[in-house]
Amino acid sequence: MRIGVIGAGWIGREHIRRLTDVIVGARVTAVTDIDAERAAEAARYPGAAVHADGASLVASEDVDAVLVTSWGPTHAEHVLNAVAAGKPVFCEKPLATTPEDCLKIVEAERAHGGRLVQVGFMRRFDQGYRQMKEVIDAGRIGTPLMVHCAHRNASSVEAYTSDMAALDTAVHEIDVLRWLLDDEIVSAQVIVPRSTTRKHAHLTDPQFMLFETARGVRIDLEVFVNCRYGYDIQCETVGEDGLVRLPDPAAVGVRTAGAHSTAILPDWTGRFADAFDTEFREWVADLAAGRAPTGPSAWDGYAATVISGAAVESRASGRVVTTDIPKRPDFYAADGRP
Ligand SMILES: NC(=O)C1=CN([C@@H]2O[C@H](COP(=O)(O)OP(=O)(O)OC[C@H]3O[C@@H](n4cnc5c(N)ncnc54)[C@H](O)[C@@H]3O)[C@@H](O)[C@H]2O)C=CC1
Ligand SMILES: O=C1[C@@H](O)[C@H](O)[C@@H](O)[C@H](O)[C@H]1O
Repeated sequence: MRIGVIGAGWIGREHIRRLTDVIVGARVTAVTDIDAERAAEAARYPGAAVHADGASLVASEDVDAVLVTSWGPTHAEHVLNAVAAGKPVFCEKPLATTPEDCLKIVEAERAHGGRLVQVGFMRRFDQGYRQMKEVIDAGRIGTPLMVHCAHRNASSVEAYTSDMAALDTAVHEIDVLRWLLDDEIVSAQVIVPRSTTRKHAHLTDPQFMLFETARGVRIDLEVFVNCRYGYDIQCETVGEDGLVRLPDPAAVGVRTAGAHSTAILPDWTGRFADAFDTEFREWVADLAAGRAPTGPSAWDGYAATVISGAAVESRASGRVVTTDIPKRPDFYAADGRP
């Protein structure tokens, strides 16, 4: 598969490396970025052509599929161009920054007549989350009742805003829990506890987020992006007959100087490195086999944007905000999920 990459920033370059060095059956043939120097630099290693903009890259005969890793507000335009050209497109989260733009993509894809879009929610490809899903789906903990989660980053940059706690950070739990529980999130509420002093002055951190699903499962999520000690993702689903917990990443235990310790990873790149690899391996395998993508769909991208937006609205208003997401169209259900 010849892949064209739009956006050669942090994650764009990381995915170019992955598609070039790790994934069998794919190569990067085209790159573009609004920063031309950056595009040229990123294109050098895979020996890809540099394009002036996303439209010319999508139209290129040397591009079988498109990867969108530009800034969130630009995603919709590039994804819509790819769908109009009938080319498969993998879009990093978010699919689009407004529900309206997400629905435009959903409508364009339905008009095309088959799935083309996959959204970069990589946690569905993490072995720990996949094992949790197997346990839940097999009924081993009985009917799920509650989920307790924490999403902690060691620190956040100055450009990170309070809204990003929902839009950039909690959005991963929002997606993975809809998939894990096979249930829709119907409301969001944000409660703000005492603030840490270890943050930029403009930021509300930490935040408690409470979600309710259509079947009545309650989810509590602590988002704390300046926790200092490392990158820490926790998830525990409690059912009628037991519970299942996300494992911590494997790490050696060290016993010395009267203490036993295991290291905690510093950020999400290492924590989800294998998940990113699996995500792209399966995406490329689907494309190479001529199958529609089986990873997170445009509908999942739409739902995640609505739900994370509801959390932003709740923090501003102090109210519980309902999501009013319609029933998932059969078009998406028929394609299945990983
Ligand atoms: N799945 C995950 O865990 C993660 C996903 N992301 C997502 O990936 C996307 C990119 O994030 P980063 O790489 O961290 O940002 P970044 O700022 O490092 O890179 C974005 C790049 O896109 C370029 N760009 C912006 N608009 C463009 C356009 N219209 N056409 C071509 N290039 C354009 C910028 O010049 C920049 O080089 C974001 O949507 C972010 O939410 C980022 C980090 C982790
Ligand atoms: O996607 C990500 C970032 O954009 C976000 O800012 C971080 O909080 C998340 O942990 C990371 O997975």
